[in-house]
Amino acid sequence: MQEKILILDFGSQFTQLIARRVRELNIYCEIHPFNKFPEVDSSVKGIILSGSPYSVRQDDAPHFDFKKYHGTLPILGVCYGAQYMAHFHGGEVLPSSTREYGRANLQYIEEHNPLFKLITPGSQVWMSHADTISRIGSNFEVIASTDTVKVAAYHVKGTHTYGIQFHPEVTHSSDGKQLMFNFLVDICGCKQDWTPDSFVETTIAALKEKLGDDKVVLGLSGGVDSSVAAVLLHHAIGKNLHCIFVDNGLLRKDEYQSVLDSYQHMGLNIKGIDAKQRFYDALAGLTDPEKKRKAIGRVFIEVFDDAAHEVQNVKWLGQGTIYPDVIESVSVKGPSATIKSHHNVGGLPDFMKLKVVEPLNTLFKDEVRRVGKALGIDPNILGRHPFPGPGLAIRILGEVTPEKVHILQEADAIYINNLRSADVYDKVWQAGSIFLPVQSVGVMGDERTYENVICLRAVESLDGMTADWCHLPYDLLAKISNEIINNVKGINRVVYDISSKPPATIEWE
Ligand SMILES: Nc1ncnc2c1ncn2[C@@H]1O[C@H](COP(=O)(O)OP(=O)(O)OP(=O)(O)O)[C@@H](O)[C@H]1O
Ligand SMILES: O=c1[nH]c(=O)c2[nH+]cn([C@@H]3O[C@H](COP(=O)(O)O)[C@@H](O)[C@H]3O)c2[nH]1
Ligand SMILES: NC(=O)CC[C@H](N)C(=O)O
Ligand SMILES: [Mg+2]
Repeated sequence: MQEKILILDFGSQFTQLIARRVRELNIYCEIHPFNKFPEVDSSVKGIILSGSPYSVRQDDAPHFDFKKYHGTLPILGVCYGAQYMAHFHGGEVLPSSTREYGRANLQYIEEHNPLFKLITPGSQVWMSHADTISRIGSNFEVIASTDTVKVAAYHVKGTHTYGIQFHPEVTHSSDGKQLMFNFLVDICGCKQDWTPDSFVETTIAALKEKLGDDKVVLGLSGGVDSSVAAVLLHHAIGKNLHCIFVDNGLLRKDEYQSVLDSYQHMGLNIKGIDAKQRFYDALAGLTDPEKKRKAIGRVFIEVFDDAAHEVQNVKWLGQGTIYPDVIESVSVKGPSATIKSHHNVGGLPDFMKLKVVEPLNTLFKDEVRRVGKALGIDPNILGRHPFPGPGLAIRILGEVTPEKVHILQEADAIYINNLRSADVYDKVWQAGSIFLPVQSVGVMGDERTYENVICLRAVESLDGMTADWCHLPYDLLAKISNEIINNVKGINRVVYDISSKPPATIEWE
């Protein structure tokens, strides 16, 4: 059985970071909302309680029955998690006189405590709290303090329960990784055997067991997630995997053929479906971004359904869903307002009688890439920037027409090729061009022009949840702008998007 750490999410902005830190130590972990905590079996080696935007003193503060595990399993409470155990276990949490946000130093450390092995006084930590633990229960001992926070860390005597006021998961806590190691390896006894190779091995075995001789249809997009999912499934069920790559008429220039070719080289059983006209017909006249997304989602399903009927007796639909998609849909904040309807989320309509298999739904994007590497997948596929299923349709503001798609494809190809030849492509997390529905006046060869604008976007990000715009070199931007304006008919102006996410999103629609 795969040993694991459970992370109980009280809604902190840093919960995903805790998971990443655990996994970086080759230890498998899962995040669960505090109100949907699963049964704990012998595979669970320890529990981490996250921080929270709530105060333990609020009436609607999130609760968790920690006495059930206290004393039997190692527990580490972070910030709210630490405050929670202190407050409801004989201590008290009060609002602190000043909010503490940012760097601090642990002036006192109980050096013999295993949680602080190899960590010495002066160690920098990251604080983010408005409440403070003012009193601890009689069986608690303080094991670290800063100048202003006496209870920066505590231990409950005779148990493996710990609380820390600071955030070891944030890289500004300079010994955060060591502290996580101390807790996970020394205190919980985790073996650190969760590696890409072990993931590949256990996942293929599990898929074989689950799918037997059943047939699976998988939508392949040329993207990282579906490619890795396809190769895993291919190892597990071979010819019973039927891949479908849909040309929705919204792909990048020449992408359809080049992606098909590269998959055929990999030995995958793949069928390309030209559904361009179906997508264009469904998009005709639509200008509202959500209506466009919904129309695309609908046609995708129709095309998949037709394809599934062609391959007879299909039982499963394979999907490249990854962990952030799953976490977002079960977030403790409840169903958050729909910002964008992703084309592949939301379940299948009733008429598709298929079960869903998602081999990557426990992995983050960078882990998917590492698994892909362990599977020997072409680095060109693994290094590709994310590209949304609705494709260029959400990068053409307003109505989509084949003419606009063509213009955008040409401009985008110039942009991306230049990023590659300048060795910038791999440093950027995602880049793309946007066709703006505005015309502006220009002058070319002494003649007045009145044409459209292309906007270039490039962002740095870890997981797409937040992003910063990239500071691309001016001379590179100048070269791209010139090439686009000189070569793409219909464009006389190029601009660069300097907005971060939030408040802007990566895609414009
Ligand atoms: N043109 C397409 N043909 C077939 N399936 C597609 C197509 N576009 C998207 N999909 C399906 O939708 C899923 C979600 O798309 P998404 O863009 O999130 O993932 P991806 O394309 O695999 O990876 P990446 O995030 O790197 O682009 C894909 O895994 C794939 O199953
Ligand atoms: O498969 C997808 N289907 C979609 O409908 C979709 N919408 C956005 N994206 C991608 O998600 C990331 C975050 O995008 P936003 O900042 O625009 O929300 C970025 O990487 C976007 O490209 C999508 N991917
Ligand atoms: N980061 C946190 O978990 C904060 C906990 C609590 N809301 C506080 O302000 O102290
Ligand atoms: Mg994609």
